[in-house]
Amino acid sequence: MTENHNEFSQELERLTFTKAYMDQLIAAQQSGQEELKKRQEDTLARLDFKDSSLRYQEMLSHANFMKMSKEQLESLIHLRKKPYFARIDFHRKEKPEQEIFYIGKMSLFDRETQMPIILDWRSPLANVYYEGRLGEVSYEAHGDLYEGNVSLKRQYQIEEGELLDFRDIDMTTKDDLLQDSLAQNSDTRLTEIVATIQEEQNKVIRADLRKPIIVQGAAGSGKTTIALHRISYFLYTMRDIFKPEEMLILAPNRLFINYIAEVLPELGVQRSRQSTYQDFVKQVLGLKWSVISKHSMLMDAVENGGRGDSLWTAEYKGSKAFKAVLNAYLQQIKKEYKVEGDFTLSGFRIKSAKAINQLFFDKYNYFPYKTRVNKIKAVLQSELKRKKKQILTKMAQKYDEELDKALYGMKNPDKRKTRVSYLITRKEERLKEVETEARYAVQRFMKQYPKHKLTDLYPSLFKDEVYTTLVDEDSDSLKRMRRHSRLLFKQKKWSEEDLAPLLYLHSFITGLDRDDQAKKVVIDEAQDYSFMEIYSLRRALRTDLFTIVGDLAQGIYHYRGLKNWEVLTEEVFTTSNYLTLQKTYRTTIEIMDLANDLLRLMPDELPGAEPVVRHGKKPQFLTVAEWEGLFESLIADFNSQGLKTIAIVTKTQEEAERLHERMPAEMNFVKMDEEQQMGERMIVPAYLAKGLEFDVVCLYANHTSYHLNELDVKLLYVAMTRPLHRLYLIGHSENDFLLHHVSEGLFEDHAEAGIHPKSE
Ligand SMILES: Nc1ncnc2c1ncn2[C@@H]1O[C@H](COP(=O)(O)OP(=O)(O)OP(=O)(O)O)[C@@H](O)[C@H]1O
Repeated sequence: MTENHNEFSQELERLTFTKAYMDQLIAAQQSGQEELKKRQEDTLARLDFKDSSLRYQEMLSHANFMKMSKEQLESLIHLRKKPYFARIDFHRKEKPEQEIFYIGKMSLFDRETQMPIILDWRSPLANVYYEGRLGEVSYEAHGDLYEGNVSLKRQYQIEEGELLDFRDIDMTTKDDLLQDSLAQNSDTRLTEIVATIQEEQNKVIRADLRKPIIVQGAAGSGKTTIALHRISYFLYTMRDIFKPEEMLILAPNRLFINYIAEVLPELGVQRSRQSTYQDFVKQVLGLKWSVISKHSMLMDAVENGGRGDSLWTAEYKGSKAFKAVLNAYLQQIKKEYKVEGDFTLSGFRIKSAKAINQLFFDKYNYFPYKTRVNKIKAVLQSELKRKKKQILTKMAQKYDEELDKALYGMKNPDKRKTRVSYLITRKEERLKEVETEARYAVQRFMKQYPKHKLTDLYPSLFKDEVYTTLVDEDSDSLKRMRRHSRLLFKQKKWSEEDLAPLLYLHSFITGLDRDDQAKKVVIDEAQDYSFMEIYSLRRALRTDLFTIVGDLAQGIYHYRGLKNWEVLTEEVFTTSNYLTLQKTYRTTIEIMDLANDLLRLMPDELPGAEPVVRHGKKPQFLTVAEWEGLFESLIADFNSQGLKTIAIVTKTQEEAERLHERMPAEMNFVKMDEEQQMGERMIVPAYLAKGLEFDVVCLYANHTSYHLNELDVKLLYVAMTRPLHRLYLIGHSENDFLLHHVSEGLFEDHAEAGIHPKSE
């Protein structure tokens, strides 16, 4: 007890010291800010319209400076509330004694001694906290291996700068901090988890940063969270090479971007670029036509089983077979860049056609066609400049020789005079002609290169006379696919499936602007991407630094999405690391048991999830009538238990709309669409709820029900894995949720459970 007491006061002392040190820094930063502000005002006062751009630059750099230190200041103030969350006592082999390190979200060094007051969670040494257990450990830093002994790992509960508690962890104790954190209720946004990152997650975060990584992770295993922590780790480790602006995070929809927005500053990656695949491609290609989203196609599949040829067309356009057609098309296009004639000036050869073609097809092979053409233009210009001088000299020499001949060789004075004057005039004319021709020669020569417009080139591919030259065999499906596509283009529309091939062609023909190049890419919910989408992205961005996370069991866009990860590991990222996350942190054992049981209904064996030990109520089935009677008291009950975020998840968009219309306004349920901000009470179709989480989820099937097919089972699985604490299934019969097919005892029927919420 006394020892504990002693330790607590020691820890208190340490925290007080850390905070006091931070206060000093904050005060210093604040006065620095004042100083900067004053300087900015001074510059502004001295500025007038005649000022040079230098003065503007000065202002700009002040502003940048202010921003930087303002950011630093803000994060310091924020950090002060919880300066660290863990400590390790570590004895490095070559050091005389053990050292104590406190681990937090950012590092802090004593300015005088340069000793760490707080160690950044991303630093090499902090890996020891996440990875090894107590005892002998090693870690790598800057290519060297360090060994040592960890004798203590301690976790702290600090809130608003006050130490509430601390606990030591060893081999036998379970991770209390994790348990506490999981038992908490959900916010409307994703949070950082630096204090409780688990070993398997840590492996993903710290996996070789120079290689692509593909992660299959069960629902709720922390894929999104971990992918974002990996960017944070990446930027920390590679801070001298990469800037946050060069990171691209691709999310499934805008709602999701919103959902992750809050965690980004916490991890120091707020300046990374976040987009959906559709928005990204539309922006970098400057596409004007509207795009029929894959969501609306999915809704069509859910509600009407997919009309006409749209699903097959979508699948085909995302496939390897279509890539082969695009490649053949590119071969045809490339041929148009072959020039026949030499580049000449006034009959003199400047560069042979063969040499020019060699530049295009060989030397500049790595570049997009347009860049190659520009490079050739530059080469021709410089060679012309060089050779023009020689040509002019040679020409002048020739006339001078002729002149000499006339002057000294011709006897007849009249004839000589005529000849000399002719030669002088001719020489002048010819030299002038060469000068004039030289001015336009390159331009004229370059005219023979095709100027392709992507938005014409791509639709042209679907003309029968073009397409049939690119495939070995035409088929009825292909004919229908082309017809379907042509119809769409006529209405000035793209389908989402056209974006990847457009990007692919663009990457060969024009290439991305420098500003659009991302150097590191994170793809979340990757199972919903088609092969072509990922392939073209990699081709266009010309980087291998991809972090790809997904869950095949949640592949609701089954007609177009990835069916396995091998297609990526074998054909797109051959050097990638493949890792799995099996434990699920989001939901309770009871909810996960039911969701996992559903996966048995799938034709393929799909990776299930292994819940970390946390129990809760069994999922409960209610009839629509019972639910309507109980609705308000249920909500009140959730409220009283602190279960704040509630989602009613429907199978279709239409069901969501119908329910929303009937919902009393005072219940404050918002029908979610892509553009909306996350709220606490939402009505949301399953496809849009993907990736999100809520304290309570009520699956609602009044006018729809889930059938025994791949899409429905996956939609149901996605919806069932969204809650943190409670799952309700509301329909007319249990079988609306395929519950007749699941093992016994995995859910409660209203009759067994008693329908009053208080008796839950
Ligand atoms: N180590 C951890 N400590 C605390 N919470 C964690 C940990 N790992 C994951 N979580 C929590 O588990 C939940 C699920 O995480 P996340 O949404 O990142 O999972 P996911 O694999 O992307 O899920 P899904 O595929 O179902 O959308 C989040 O609330 C996250 O904060």
